[in-house]
Amino acid sequence: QQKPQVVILATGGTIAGAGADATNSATYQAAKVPVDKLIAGIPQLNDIASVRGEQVFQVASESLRNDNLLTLGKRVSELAKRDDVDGIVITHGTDTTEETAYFLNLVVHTDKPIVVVASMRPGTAMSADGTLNLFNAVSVAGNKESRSRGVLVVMNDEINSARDVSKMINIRPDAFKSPWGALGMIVEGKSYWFRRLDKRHTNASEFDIDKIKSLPLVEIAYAGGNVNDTAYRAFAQAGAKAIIHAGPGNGSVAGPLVPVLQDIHKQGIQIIRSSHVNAGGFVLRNAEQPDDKYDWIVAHDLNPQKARILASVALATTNNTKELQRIFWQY
Ligand SMILES: NC(=O)C[C@H](N)C(=O)O
Repeated sequence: QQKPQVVILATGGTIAGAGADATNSATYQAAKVPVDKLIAGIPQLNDIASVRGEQVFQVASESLRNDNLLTLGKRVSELAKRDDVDGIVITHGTDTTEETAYFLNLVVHTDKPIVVVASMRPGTAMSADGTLNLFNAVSVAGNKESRSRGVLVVMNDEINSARDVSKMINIRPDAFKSPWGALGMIVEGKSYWFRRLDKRHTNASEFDIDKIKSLPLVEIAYAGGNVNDTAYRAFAQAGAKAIIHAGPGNGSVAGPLVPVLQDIHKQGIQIIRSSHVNAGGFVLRNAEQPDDKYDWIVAHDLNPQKARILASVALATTNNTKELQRIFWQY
């Protein structure tokens, strides 16, 4: 039986990081180790797949830009169309894994497994998590059972949906959680599946990376107590096409901010109410604020950073508020 052919696209992050000493689990430089060295470090990959690597970027993921997303998405799409590719793994920094993975989930049309993988500790550290995470990611990507489940994030033995998963803590290897639970587990190279994503993705998506030329500017304004209008006005001034209001609770908007957001929306800028609550926000339409009356959008259960990704992708095709709200319910 032929081994599955898996391409590893490397983008940097801690999984390619190196520290001065084995005790440096949190102090190190990200994006140092090239993909060929990562692959050579895990000879067991050859037992489960025929693997080849490509260095797409070498950056810490907090520095990734929209242009990087487009470059990566287009490369993933090209590879997914090839007969000699069964699955794709993307090594990534954890800081924006949830954004890149969700972006790919929205725009790449394929049923082949696309798996994003990262690590919390550099490869030089004691109890480094990158090698096992990468071995697991290749196992999942080479497995036919992983098809048609949308883009996956494999970390710490869990298989999560790119749509739901988020970095919940920044110091432990169990950093990634989905508010609605993992899709499955991966143990010693074997996958155990529990559920499927019910939202639209990949082949069922109306968005197509092959047709997207650029992503419009979408900004996130964080609202805690004592919030004022400075950031909102500055984003509007800078040409944002939408502002994600990262509000407390139900994406709540402080009283003095309501006329400011109304005014900004009158300038043609979409207002999208999201929530910054930690364990998964869930913003209800017309609760706390009359969204129908103000023509605002709610981000459903998407956190502000994921809402930015969906808004950018959606605004590349429509600026109709009702259409945008439909998109936020469906994806
Ligand atoms: N654990 C990590 O990968 C963090 C790193 N700052 C990154 O996102 O690239």
